[in-house]
Amino acid sequence: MRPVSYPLIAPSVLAADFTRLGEEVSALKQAGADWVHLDVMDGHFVPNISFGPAVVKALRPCSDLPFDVHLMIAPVDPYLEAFAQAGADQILIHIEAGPHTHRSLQRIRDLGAKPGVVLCPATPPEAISEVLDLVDIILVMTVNPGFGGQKFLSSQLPKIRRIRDMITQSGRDIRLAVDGGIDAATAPLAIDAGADVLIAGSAVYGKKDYATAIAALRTHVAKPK
Ligand SMILES: O=C(CO)[C@H](O)[C@H](O)COP(=O)(O)O
Ligand SMILES: [Co+2]
Repeated sequence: MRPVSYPLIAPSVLAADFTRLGEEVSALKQAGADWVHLDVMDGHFVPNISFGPAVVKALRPCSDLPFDVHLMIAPVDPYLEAFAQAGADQILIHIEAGPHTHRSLQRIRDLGAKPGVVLCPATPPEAISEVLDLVDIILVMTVNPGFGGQKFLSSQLPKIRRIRDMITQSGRDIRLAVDGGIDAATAPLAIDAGADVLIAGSAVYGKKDYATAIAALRTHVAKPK
């Protein structure tokens, strides 16, 4: 049984107009979004630099939606407290960022945020088997992390299916999110594979009407298993 029968939608502000970031975040709730996805990049773990905890903190008053903070940084430990204090509700770290993912996930929980683990396209599903009991969210990257606007990698669909089975077997309430190249055409593929959260940058902020763009991502209902 899937934990939710509809996908949650988490627009990525990476694709927003940075000159009006506060307004761009404020607009999401009215448009029907469920979470705000914030991509943090360090120019080291990924070949791009975005923003840090000061920007998350500045945006916090702009929305009461959960802030889903995707850390594409290494190391993660020195920055977890800063992101929790900035108002992150959910902090997601890459299994590849290491070296002590198990401890880092426990630390996120201790800081009062929901812990999540992320897998790059080259990482097999089994890489997260020993941290399933620590996470509330699993995020499968459907592009190589670092940039918005890339093409969805359909090679990741078997991994999404496998992780959905792992979640079912665990008996835990864990969201399964997909991130990268999600639009109205690829969303149904991810949903049928078992995803229940769609992260979308260009497919929301690249459109004029955010409510219509979000509704277009939600039209597909998961095929019964
Ligand atoms: O984590 C990310 C990139 O590393 C972004 O969340 C992702 O790329 C969203 O952008 P788009 O929907 O345009 O692909
Ligand atoms: Co992301």
